[in-house]
Amino acid sequence: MGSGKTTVGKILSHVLGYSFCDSDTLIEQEVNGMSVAEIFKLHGESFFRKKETEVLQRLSSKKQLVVSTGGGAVVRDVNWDYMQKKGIVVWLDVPLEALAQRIAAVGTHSRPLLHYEDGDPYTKALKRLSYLLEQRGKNYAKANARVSLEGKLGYRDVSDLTPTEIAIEALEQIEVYLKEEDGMAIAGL
Ligand SMILES: Nc1ncnc2c1ncn2[C@@H]1O[C@H](COP(=O)(O)OP(=O)(O)O)[C@@H](O)[C@H]1O
Ligand SMILES: O=C(O)C1=C[C@@H](OP(=O)(O)O)[C@@H](O)[C@H](O)C1
Ligand SMILES: [Mg+2]
Repeated sequence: MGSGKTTVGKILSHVLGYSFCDSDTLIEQEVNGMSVAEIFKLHGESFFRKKETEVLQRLSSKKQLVVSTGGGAVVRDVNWDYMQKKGIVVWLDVPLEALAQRIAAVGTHSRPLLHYEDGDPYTKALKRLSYLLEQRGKNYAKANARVSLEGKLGYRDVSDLTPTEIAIEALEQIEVYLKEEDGMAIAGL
């Protein structure tokens, strides 16, 4: 949450000339225009996760599409089948401090898993994000490409890159992945 999936995904779709969709927005449309926060409150997280899987399944056969998922889409194994059926999954691996700063700046109301009624939003978000990363880290690592401090732009903190710079780096990392795939196919692996 806060890594820039929604923002960067839109830019990436423009650069590629692809369509764009955000799985959270599709879920909201499906559930009578309720917000993600309202869906969590009224129906619970497991209902939301079911809807998320349905949406990803529906999108999995489409081509020339950039999908920004929610940050929790990595948790269910079946989602990986859908995301990787035709797709390349990119992990925007942004340091937790930057995520918490962004979330605190926009407010936590739209992100129920980070929302607390009291306390300092930055500190609370940082703690919760760090817990989620512990839980989900292995799943994020299954991505085909990763934009991170370890990437080509490692000399600059990834949290200082603009969304457009992140989109460009994502494209470069996708290219690296595709070349590796090609190499493996040629080597018969
Ligand atoms: N590279 C970036 N640098 C600074 N702010 C960013 C960057 N990418 C996204 N943001 C801001 O962070 C917030 C969360 O971005 P968003 O795209 O909604 O993330 P996600 O979909 O991963 O939760 C938004 O306010 C957005 O404008
Ligand atoms: O990480 C998560 O579990 C979630 C991330 C959110 O999307 P963003 O990652 O776009 O904020 C949204 O799907 C929901 O609040 C749950
Ligand atoms: Mg988003």
